[in-house]
Amino acid sequence: MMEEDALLTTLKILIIGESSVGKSSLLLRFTDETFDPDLQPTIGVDFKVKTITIDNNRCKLAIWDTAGFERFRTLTPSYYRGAQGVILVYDISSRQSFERLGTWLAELDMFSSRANVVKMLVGNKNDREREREVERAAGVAFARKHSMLFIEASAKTRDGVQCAFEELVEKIVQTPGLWEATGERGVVVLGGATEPGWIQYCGGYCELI
Ligand SMILES: Nc1nc2c(ncn2[C@@H]2O[C@H](COP(=O)(O)OP(=O)(O)OP(=O)(O)O)[C@@H](O)[C@H]2O)c(=O)[nH]1
Repeated sequence: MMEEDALLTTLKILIIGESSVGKSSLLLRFTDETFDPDLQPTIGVDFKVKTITIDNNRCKLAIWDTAGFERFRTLTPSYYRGAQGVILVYDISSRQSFERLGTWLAELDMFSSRANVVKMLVGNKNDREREREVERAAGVAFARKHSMLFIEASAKTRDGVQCAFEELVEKIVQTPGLWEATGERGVVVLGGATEPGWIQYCGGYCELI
């Protein structure tokens, strides 16, 4: 195995939020560089794996895309178990999806097995500027209140999508005790990942609130 192929660890990341805010679309955009305007609701859970390189360290991401519809959510506690990162999504053109964020955070608190899970708030569909119902400032304020990273994004135009995942992973690998705790064999020592300034990683789109 070549040195740059050494895997740092496998991280479990969850995507949660109301139905039709674009969770599956963000995942598809990130893993397959595609967008489907007629995507069907997720039933239960979808799962994709993608390997990315952060600070010269390769991380394998196991990304779980959960159903937003209550009736399709059957295995909730097991989705959350062991997750190091969570992407909480709302739709900037749906006030209702924003107002439900508290409920999703409460569920996360209830089922998450880690106290220091890294959270990213994503205001998706920012291509729908004319239909906007949630101001960016409201998203920032919510994220700040709940110690989350924040970004607006669009699975349709790909704006912010790569950045959302990369910043989340960057933050996870910089959080002591979070990823090492997976106890995987062959864990490689991080090189330079603890340096400050990771917020700038994607050209400053993401904000650490
Ligand atoms: N304009 C626009 N539409 C989007 C965007 N992201 C997703 N959509 C559309 O919104 C609809 C719902 O997207 P999904 O990705 O299925 O939403 P979801 O959150 O996974 O929904 P559930 O599986 O029911 O929880 C689909 O028609 C998508 O094509 C976006 O960034 N912009």
